[in-house]
Amino acid sequence: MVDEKIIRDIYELLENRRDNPINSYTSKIMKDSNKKAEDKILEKIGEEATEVIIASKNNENLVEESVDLIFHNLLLLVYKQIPLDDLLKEFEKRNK
Ligand SMILES: N=c1c2ncn([C@@H]3O[C@H](COP(=O)(O)OP(=O)(O)OP(=O)(O)O)[C@@H](O)[C@H]3O)c2ncn1[C@@H]1O[C@H](COP(=O)(O)O)[C@@H](O)[C@H]1O
Repeated sequence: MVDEKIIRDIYELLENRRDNPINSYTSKIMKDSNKKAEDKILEKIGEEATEVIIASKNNENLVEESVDLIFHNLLLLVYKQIPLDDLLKEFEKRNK
């Protein structure tokens, strides 16, 4: 059973990639301090959302494409310096 701590581990890794850039995909996409970086991430979210729709209609790769979409949304939150706990608290608030 995989523990959901993986999400926090990835989030913290992405925060490290943002603050201590290396030669990697996520550091590169976040490195531009201007709007360009945000637009690039948003473009990927749009692409990945489309890939989720196609995967669902085709009944294939839905898990992989969902991870790509969720990953890029987490990358956006990290880039916008939104703490993971803000996301988790919002889920908790809605969990009636
Ligand atoms: N979970 C991911 C993850 N998911 C997807 N991606 C990258 O996101 C990019 C775009 O994903 P796509 O599926 O769109 O890949 P693509 O090449 O465009 O191909 P298509 O699927 O669009 O045809 C690819 O380069 C993937 O490698 C990810 N890159 C990183 N992570 C995590 O983030 C950590 C830090 O990543 P790096 O800083 O790049 O080492 C890694 O250790 C992982 O835990």
